[in-house]
Amino acid sequence: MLIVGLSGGVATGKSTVSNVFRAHGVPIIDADLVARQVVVPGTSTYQKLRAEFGAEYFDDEHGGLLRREKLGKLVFNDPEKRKKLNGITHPAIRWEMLKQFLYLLFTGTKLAVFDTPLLFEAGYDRFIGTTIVVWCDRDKEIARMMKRDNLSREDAESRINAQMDIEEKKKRAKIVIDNNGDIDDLRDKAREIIADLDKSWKPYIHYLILAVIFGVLPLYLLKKFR
Ligand SMILES: Nc1ncnc2c1ncn2[C@@H]1O[C@H](COP(=O)(O)OP(=O)(O)OP(=O)(O)O)[C@@H](O)[C@H]1O
Repeated sequence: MLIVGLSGGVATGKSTVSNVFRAHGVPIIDADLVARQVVVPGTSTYQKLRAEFGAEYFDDEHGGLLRREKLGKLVFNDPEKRKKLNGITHPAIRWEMLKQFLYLLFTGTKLAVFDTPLLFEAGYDRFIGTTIVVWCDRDKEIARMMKRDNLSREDAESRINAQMDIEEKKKRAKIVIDNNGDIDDLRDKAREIIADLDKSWKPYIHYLILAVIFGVLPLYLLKKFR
């Protein structure tokens, strides 16, 4: 299976690109979505968060849902609390993503997208076949974020500053998408990339390696040691 890691800056167009992949039938492992799923009421991660941070971070009038913004504000300004939050949520997120990856692997999926803003920060890019970074000029990034999330310029800038420098991400990526044009332009670029990836031989090479590991090698060892 060819896994494509998709990343970029905040509001630079990652979701727009991953939606084009989805529309082409490519499965998406969405780290943001997984991060939301692992903290729904009833999960063990939810219980741990509640025990650690207290009831004030949960909306008990609406099913006990985690108050993400409130907790986000707390950990943004407190590295110790952020460490605690990551220590609780990250293992659950990694485990869920691994389950989704194994499911796709064993159901014979040829191409899948791993959509995560922290592709490079978390070092996932080292294990991934191809990486895509979507970027746009800082002014556009700020304007799109302010419009979509109803943020002040200051808040938008501090969100960008909290992430790895986009120039560093562009350097590390195999494919770089310039999203300074209009949104249809972006979708066209994504479609061109999908067409190129569809021609890739990498998934077949991976399957060949897996066939050798799980098929031919055990047979060889059985014959040798019997
Ligand atoms: N080329 C473009 N022209 C105008 N608006 C755009 C363009 N590309 C994306 N947008 C808009 O900018 C916003 C952010 O885009 P999108 O959600 O795809 O980014 P993202 O990188 O996934 O964001 P996040 O970092 O929050 O996950 C959306 O409202 C989207 O419609």
